[in-house]
Amino acid sequence: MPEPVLEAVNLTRAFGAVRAVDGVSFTLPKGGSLGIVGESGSGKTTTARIVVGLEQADDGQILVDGRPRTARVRGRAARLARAREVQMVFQDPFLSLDPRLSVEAVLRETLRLHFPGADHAPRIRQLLDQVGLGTRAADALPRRLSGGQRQRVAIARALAVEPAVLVLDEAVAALDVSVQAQILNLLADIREQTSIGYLFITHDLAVVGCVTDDVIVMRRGAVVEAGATAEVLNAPRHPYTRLLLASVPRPGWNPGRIAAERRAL
Ligand SMILES: Nc1ncnc2c1ncn2[C@@H]1O[C@H](COP(=O)(O)OP(=O)(O)OP(=O)(O)O)[C@@H](O)[C@H]1O
Repeated sequence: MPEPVLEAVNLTRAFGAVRAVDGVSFTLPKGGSLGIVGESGSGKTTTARIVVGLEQADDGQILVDGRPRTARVRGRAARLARAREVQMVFQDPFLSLDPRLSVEAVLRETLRLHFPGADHAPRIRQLLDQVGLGTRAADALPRRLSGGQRQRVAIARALAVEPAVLVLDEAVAALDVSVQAQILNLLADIREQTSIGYLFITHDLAVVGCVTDDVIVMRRGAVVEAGATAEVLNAPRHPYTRLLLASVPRPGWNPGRIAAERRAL
């Protein structure tokens, strides 16, 4: 078993009377992919936001490479170093892309911030290549791009800082199924090429079946089941997981087959 790159220990977060995250723990091994599934309101996004640092936990700890990820950091260098630990890709990259910057400019800005003084042109080409964007897309503004292309830009921007962990929050939820398959395949390829770890937040069990090794199932802020993805999907132990699986609107649900079909698209 590889060393853990990310550990969440007993995270809790309440909003008034709502216990959004209630004692959540998990471990992501280096280069691994962990899914967090659950219905809307189960606490997935709050957990992800705590990991990234967009939200503070009331209690509990996040460790990256065994070091506690402090809730607040002071100073530019510390902030940048912290950003290099964990990057996030959101459902709608349009909201997080500057409408005035071309794809190439977005990447150049990010690289300049994190690696000042270097010649960024080769790395920009490499990143564009890695996410399958051509030179025409590189010169385009976000509004000229398709949803799938924008998500590729968001992934390239996140990869530019060479994070240890990429948190993907419903990152393919807004895309058509065929484009979803392309992005999921791309993410699988990137994980094979690098030692990046994924934390994959999704309500879609088919997505979990495709791109994660392990999964935790959340309900009302708590983890109700955890294990290897194939085991959890094929032989769920908790009634809530069974319910989630039963509500997957696909006849003959079979994650292995669906993964193969997505690859074949
Ligand atoms: N900023 C906030 N203020 C108040 N309540 C919040 C806030 N953020 C989340 N909550 C509540 O915490 C609970 C968990 O929400 P969260 O968004 O983490 O769930 P989720 O599983 O990601 O759902 P979704 O997929 O709909 O985003 C919900 O009851 C939600 O209403």
